[in-house]
This record gives sequence, C-alpha cells and structure tokens, in this order.
Amino acid sequence: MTSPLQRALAAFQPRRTFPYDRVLNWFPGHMAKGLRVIQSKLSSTDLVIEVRDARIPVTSINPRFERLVGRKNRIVVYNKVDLADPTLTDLFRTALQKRQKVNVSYHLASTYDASNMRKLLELAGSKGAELHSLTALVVGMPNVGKSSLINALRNVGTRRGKAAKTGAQAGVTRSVASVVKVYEEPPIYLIDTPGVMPPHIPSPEAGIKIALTGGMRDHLADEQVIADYLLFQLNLHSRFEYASWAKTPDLMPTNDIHILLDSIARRIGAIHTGGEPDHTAAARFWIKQYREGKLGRMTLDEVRLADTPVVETESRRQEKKRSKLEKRKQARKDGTVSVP
Ligand SMILES: Nc1nc2c(ncn2[C@@H]2O[C@H](COP(=O)(O)OP(=O)(O)OP(=O)(O)O)[C@@H](O)[C@H]2O)c(=O)[nH]1
Repeated sequence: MTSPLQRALAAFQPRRTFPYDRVLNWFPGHMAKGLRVIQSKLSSTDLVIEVRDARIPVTSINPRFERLVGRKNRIVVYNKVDLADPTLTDLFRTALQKRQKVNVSYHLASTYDASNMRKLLELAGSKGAELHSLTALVVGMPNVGKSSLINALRNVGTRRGKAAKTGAQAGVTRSVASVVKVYEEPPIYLIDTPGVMPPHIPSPEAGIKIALTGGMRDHLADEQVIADYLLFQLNLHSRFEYASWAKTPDLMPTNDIHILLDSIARRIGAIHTGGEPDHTAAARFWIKQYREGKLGRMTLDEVRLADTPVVETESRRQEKKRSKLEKRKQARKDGTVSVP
C-alpha cells in the first residue's frame, strides 16, 4: 500500500531544463595578475598541482591552465569528494584510471581526510623521486580548496598548523603566496596562487554551476537564481527531503522557487518587519546548506565514462593547430616554405 504522499511524490514532474541565458564572467585584476605570476613561476617549479572541484569535474577545468601548464609534470586533484555523489565519483575514478598520462596523474581528494592527504603527498613525492627537493605550484579556479589543501598536506606532512588563509567565499587568496614546506625529508614545498576563472565561461549553465559551488561571489549570479538552480538539480536527482524539512505546502516538492523560499524563510525565521518572508536570506541559507553537504552529496556535471578531460583533448588539438600556424608565420617571416 502506498500513502497519498508517496503517490503524489511519484507523480511529481521535475523541470527537465533550466532556462537561463546570462553569461557570467568574473575576471578581476588580481586574477589576470595571478595568471602572469603563475606563468613566470612555472620554469622554477618541478610540478603543478591543479585543483578542481569533484562536484563539477568538467566545469572546473580551466582551459587557460591547459594551455599554460599542459606540458608540465602535473597532478590534477579533484577536491571535495566528500560533497560529490559517491556513485558518480566511482564512475569518474574508473574514467580517470583509463586516462592516466605520462605527465599527468589524477587524484580524488578531500582535504578533511588525512589518509587521503598522505596518499597525495606520496604521489607528489614520487613525481620528484630523483630530486633533492620538490617545489610545486598549486593552481585552480577560485574556492576549489587550494589553500585548504596546502594546510592539510602541511598538517599531515610536518604536523604544523595552518599556513594559508582559507574562506568560504571565492577570491580569498589574491596574490601568489610564499613557499610553504609540507614535507621534511625529502623537502616538498608548495606555492599557493589566487584562484583564476576562465576568461570566458562557456555557457550560462556552467556559470551557475560555478556560482552554486562557491566559485564566484554570490551576488554576481544573484542568490535567488542560484537557489532556483539548486532546486532544479535536487528535483532532477529526486532528492525531495528538503520538502519535509522546509515544510512546503503539503510537504510536497515544488518547481517554484518562491514557494520554497517562502517556506524556508518561515522555517528559519527570516521575516521582514512587515511580515514578508526574506527571500534573499532564505536563498543564502539554502545555498549554504548545499555547500556544506547538508542537502546530500550531489554532483552537478553529468559524468560519463567518455567525457573526463574533454577540454584537455580539445586544447591539445588547439595547441597543435596554433603551433602549426606559428611555424607557418615564422616560415613566412624567414622567407622559407613550410611543408604541411
Ligand atoms: N567539504 C569540503 N570543503 C572543503 C574542502 N577543501 C576545502 N573546503 C572548503 O572550501 C572553501 C574554500 O577553500 P579555500 O582553501 O579557501 O579555497 P581556495 O581554492 O584557496 O580559494 P581562493 O582563495 O578563492 O582561490 C573553504 O570553506 C574550505 O573549508 C574539502 O575537501 N571538502
């Protein structure tokens, strides 16, 4: 026997698309500067640790880094796995195992997991096995956990406290920091860098995913729009627990963000003096719940075995094309004929 609520839930139709056409771009001056400094430091570092967000494993690839550090010895860390859907993470792990390359290793991580951090230290150490000491540049998009990673590795490797400033909002690290020792013997040093966004976010949905995972300041995308996108994703994944928590009408899931924000505002007591529910406060609260994993672990990108580092493949192709063009240009300058 199914209850009326179960029958109503089974009949609920989530939205299949999220109509949104605003292209979000955020590239303040400190990012452009950060990118230049990263470029200038590359030749004096042995390794690049590129941090991405395991909840948006494809969207958190910054093609800028591909171009910049593509040929460098690199560990790509998919951080915050504790917030990502474990089933999709397993699928993703399998995809990554098939993608290991000579100069790129992949590592799924949570900075809260000491044994995971120890494995990452070992992996970094193995990358510089023949060196007396190893220096790595830690790069990635804003808020993916670069500074937290440095602190966690330092804690595991040297038992010392926090060295890099962290924060829940994007853009805490604004300049390239000094070198932090995270292991004694052989010495491993890490350099923190400011989070850098791609200069052009490929689609409106990619922008809103970055915003929801905390990669840009909330007001840039508008809190209520981010909250609506979160509702869209939860419904799509049949995660309806929010309805009973927020006490929505009839405890039913909804596709209407205003109905949900009304319920949340009343639930948390965010009411304006005239008695109106404060939708902005409710939206902020709701987004924070997701970011802290309190609405369950949810991956926002579609993960298929085939689509792991698509951008990397594309950028290699682009790189070849560019180098061909450059050679032709040079040949024209030199007065020589280039053979295709
Ligand atoms: N759940 C979870 N949260 C994490 C993890 N790593 C970092 N965080 C949180 O993510 C937020 C951002 O971390 P930071 O280390 O400041 O990120 P960042 O990449 O240095 O940020 P920018 O300064 O913007 O470049 C903080 O609130 C951290 O506590 C993780 O593995 N799991």
